[in-house]
Amino acid sequence: MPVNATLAQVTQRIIERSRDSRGLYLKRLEAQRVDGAKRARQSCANLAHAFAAAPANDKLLLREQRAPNVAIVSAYNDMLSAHQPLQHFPEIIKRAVREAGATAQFAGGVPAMCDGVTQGTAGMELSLWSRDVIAQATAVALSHDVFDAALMLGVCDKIVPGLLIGALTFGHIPTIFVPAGPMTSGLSNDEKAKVRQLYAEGKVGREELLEAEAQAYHGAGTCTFYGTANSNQMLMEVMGLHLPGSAFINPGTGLRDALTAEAARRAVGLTKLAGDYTPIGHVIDERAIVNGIVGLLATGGSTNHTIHLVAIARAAGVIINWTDFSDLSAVVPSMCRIYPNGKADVNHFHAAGGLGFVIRELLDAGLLHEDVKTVAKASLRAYAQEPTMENGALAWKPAPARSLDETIVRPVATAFTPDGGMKLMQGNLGRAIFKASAVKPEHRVVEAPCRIFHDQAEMQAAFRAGELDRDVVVVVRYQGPRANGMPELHKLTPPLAVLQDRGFKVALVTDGRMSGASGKVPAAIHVSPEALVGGPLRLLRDGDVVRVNGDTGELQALVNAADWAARNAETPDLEANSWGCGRELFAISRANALTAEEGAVSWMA
Ligand SMILES: O=C(O)[C@H](O)[C@@H](O)[C@H](O)[C@H](O)COP(=O)(O)O
Ligand code: SF4
Repeated sequence: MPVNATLAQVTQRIIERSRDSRGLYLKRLEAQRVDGAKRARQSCANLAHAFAAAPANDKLLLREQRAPNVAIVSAYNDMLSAHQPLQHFPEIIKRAVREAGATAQFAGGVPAMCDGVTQGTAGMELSLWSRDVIAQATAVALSHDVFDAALMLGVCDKIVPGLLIGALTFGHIPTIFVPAGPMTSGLSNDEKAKVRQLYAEGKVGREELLEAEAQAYHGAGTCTFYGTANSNQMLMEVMGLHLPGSAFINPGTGLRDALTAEAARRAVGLTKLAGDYTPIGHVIDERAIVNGIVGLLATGGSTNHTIHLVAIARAAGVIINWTDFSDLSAVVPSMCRIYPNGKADVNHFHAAGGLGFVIRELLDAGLLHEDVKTVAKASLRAYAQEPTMENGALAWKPAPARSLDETIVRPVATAFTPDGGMKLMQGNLGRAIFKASAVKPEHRVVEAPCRIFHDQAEMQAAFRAGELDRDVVVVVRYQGPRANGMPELHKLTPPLAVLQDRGFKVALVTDGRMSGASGKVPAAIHVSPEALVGGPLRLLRDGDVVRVNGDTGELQALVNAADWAARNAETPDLEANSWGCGRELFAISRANALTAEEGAVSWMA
């Protein structure tokens, strides 16, 4: 199937724009490749240190340098329900690698933050930077440089982007991502959101709220809404870095463990020593990045990937921007309705046909690049399958020929909407992102006087005091990367949703972020340039009428041009955001951050 004309055009535009940076990246990749085992380049002392504590049979293999050595980089901790199952993965991996005649070493752990635990707290102001810390920690783990392949164990928001960015600086190493899978379904996300709104209105107490939350988030595995963590899983499938269909298999099942073991064996098989050399820097190229954007749009994935995917692409020498997302959104249909874009969760989505169905549909419609490198040692067509156990052994079968629930996932031909529901907003307030797929059509256009806040807690206090019970555009500014680390302002969703349910026209405009789980309320987010660095958002005054038009993409302060041009603004005191909860340690990240549209990258000189 020839690829869609817009897909081809956007891909070619990205290839042209990235010619120099991608050329340099590939040159550096080649400079790091070696024939044979990586260890051959190490001095005896370096090598001896690397296997000093290895078990005897591994030590012999490591010393002889004939068998591949696989790095395990893990984001296990007990704080993220999605990462807790990773605790036992290294044992499964080492056993499988040994059976394949090779060795595996736990190369290093990386930190992982649960955005659900830090949502609305000072910790959330470290969240974005944790992505780059994870990238650096991944590089530290791989810097031992005795590895022929790598397995990345991580799931959640900043962790997969960080692991991938780090792994791409070792682009010569074949790398596979190994997920833990979603927790089983508990209280529905919709029911959970309803209890939150009742709590925001003071109609239920903390006990009822905590009970609802505990029933929603009840066990090990990824939270079941389609937020950034589960958008990461989709990306790892559509960019060819998972074994096909690994994304949404629940932890603690035989199939999950079989997939983990098979990923270990496959990593051995992708090395130069084994003959099928497939370095990650060749898997992640311009077409893989475009496939990632298409997958994000078709499934209604997290707005955070209009930042993280930009940073990931940059790590591979590929330069993308929000116009690429917007142009692709115009031709990629919305095929899924998974919370917050609908009532279903990822378990229901998987049961209805899941990513295998979506990928096959998009391939058949020419909306994905099929001829790409993947860790499946096959084209992207291999990802139109799903894993299963046959007679106790792992096998793959074609994804369902049709959707098993068209309220959750539909074919391209009868998609929910013909476009991907990710709108680029533009106007005299800057450029921003608007996720239309999570907002009912009747709520997508708001024109109202604005009320300005410099802190999300101030907004919640004003709501509780009844000061927002009207048509209002709530502006929360000085929330950009350089101001305070660009936190997610997801705690504002319940009060804004209450106002919307009361019949008011409400919208949010911020240079901060929202959660991938945010929906229902129209929001122009990631406003760039941010207020702190002179972005026009800083010129707004309480009462100015602001137009947020999620259909046309207009983000406009309706202030006459002469008045607007004559305005200036004082920068508020942000000292309170510079310390406490470790924020002192991230001053350099804030000071160095690129814009949201450039991936809010903090590692580049
Ligand atoms: O981008 C995301 O998907 C969010 O960061 C998500 O990981 C976060 O945990 C939300 O806060 C969860 O939603 P609730 O806060 O509604 O539980
Ligand atoms: S999905 Fe979000 S809330 Fe759930 S474990 Fe991951 S980071 Fe935490």
